[in-house]
Amino acid sequence: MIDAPEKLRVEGLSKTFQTNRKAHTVLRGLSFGVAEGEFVSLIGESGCGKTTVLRIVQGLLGADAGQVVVDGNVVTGPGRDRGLVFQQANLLPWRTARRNVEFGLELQGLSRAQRSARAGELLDLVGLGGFADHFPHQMSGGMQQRIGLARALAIDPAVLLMDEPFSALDAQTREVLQKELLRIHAETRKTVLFVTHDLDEALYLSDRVVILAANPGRVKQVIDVPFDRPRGELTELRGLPEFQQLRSQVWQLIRSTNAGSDRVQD
Ligand SMILES: Nc1ncnc2c1ncn2[C@@H]1O[C@H](COP(=O)(O)OP(=O)(O)OP(=O)(O)O)[C@@H](O)[C@H]1O
Repeated sequence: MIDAPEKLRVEGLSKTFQTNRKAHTVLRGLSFGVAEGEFVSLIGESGCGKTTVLRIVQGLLGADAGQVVVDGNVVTGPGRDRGLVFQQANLLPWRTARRNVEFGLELQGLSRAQRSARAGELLDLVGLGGFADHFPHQMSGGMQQRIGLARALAIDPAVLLMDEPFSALDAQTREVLQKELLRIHAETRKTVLFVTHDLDEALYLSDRVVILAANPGRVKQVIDVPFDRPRGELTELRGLPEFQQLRSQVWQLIRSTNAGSDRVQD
């Protein structure tokens, strides 16, 4: 765990959905914290409630019990202190890369020149400085995800929320973007809450991994990832006996939690 003050606190979250007159308790008493600058991943089988947690943290969904606290403030709705990156970048197709990144800045009272300069810095940060005037249809899926990340960072959020941001990409692009995210995290020192099905991805990127148990979703165990930063290639890390040992430990935990699941990638 990083030795820094807590930036995000998820405390005692419970959530039950009513469907067809049946109650489905998805989360029960789920708690964890993320320290300032820390990268924490949530991992667990499909349906254990990872996205539900993220939507509650985002402020788009209310919890039945519990609360989310960001920088000491209880979350009561969506806010600029939380930036979001989803599986699909969902860029505005009629806007260039620069204008997509500027989108979040338009309500902040910045001048056009200030917005443009800030978007330019962020496009440089995500490695797309030369593509500012390209439209989404002129860019690959990986490039679009980079723009999505730049757009989320543009508002300088206290916490960056990422819901399986690389899962729709091919394996090679995914590895490139994972490495890029490590670099961007090192440069920005953002606090990140990241949802993934991919165990290697979680261990490669994170300082800690929160393993969720399903039905109802709750914290099974929190694992510290002991590898020094900056981290090299994932393939190098995979070769280390310590990595293999940790991976197998986490895998056993997930399996014991979710017998029968096939959604967490081994
Ligand atoms: N609005 C809703 N109404 C009813 N049920 C819902 C709603 N949203 C989510 N659920 C149910 O809550 C459970 C948890 O869903 P959630 O998407 O949070 O899981 P997840 O762990 O993110 O899954 P995945 O890994 O497949 O994305 C699922 O059984 C889902 O069907």
